[in-house]
Amino acid sequence: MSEQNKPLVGVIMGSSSDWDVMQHAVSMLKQFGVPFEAQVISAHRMPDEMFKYAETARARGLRAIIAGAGGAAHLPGMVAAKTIVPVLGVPVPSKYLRGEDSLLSIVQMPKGVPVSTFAIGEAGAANAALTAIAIIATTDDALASQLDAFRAQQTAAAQAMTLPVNE
Ligand SMILES: Nc1c(C(=O)O)ncn1[C@@H]1O[C@H](COP(=O)(O)O)[C@@H](O)[C@H]1O
Repeated sequence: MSEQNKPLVGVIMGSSSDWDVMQHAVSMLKQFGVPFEAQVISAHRMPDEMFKYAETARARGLRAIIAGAGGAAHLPGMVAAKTIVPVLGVPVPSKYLRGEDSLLSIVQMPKGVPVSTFAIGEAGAANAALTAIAIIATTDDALASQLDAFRAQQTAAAQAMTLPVNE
């Protein structure tokens, strides 16, 4: 892999069943042309692989790790325990508790081992990607300009919104 295409963001999730939500992080990274890698890694089901992934993340050049998981969502916290690469946690909606369990499992980290925690579901996944992009943009002016343009587009779309009451 050339230096240019080396992944800068790791997108990991506890199960392939998380993809419906986590694909929104991936499509945002694609939209901005940020090189990424995506794979299933589970702290519960594949702890050795999870440790190896986290331990090698920084040396492999990752600038941020987006970790999505549902239910007893220990993946983001456990990855954060093994790396100083910023971990962005995405609570995936769960079958029985609608993701409130995922959210609380991710957000309530002990002082000293942070996980930046996002909203439950699709918006959280997309915003985690935007934050990863913003982290990289601190040292990449072209990417910062892309982010500015993205925000400007959103502003224009909001300004153009109309309500049926005014029609
Ligand atoms: N929370 C975790 C972890 C982990 O935190 O290590 N590994 C899998 N899972 C979650 O289990 C849910 C159900 O997974 P399955 O659909 O595979 O049974 C998923 O949302 C996954 O993120």
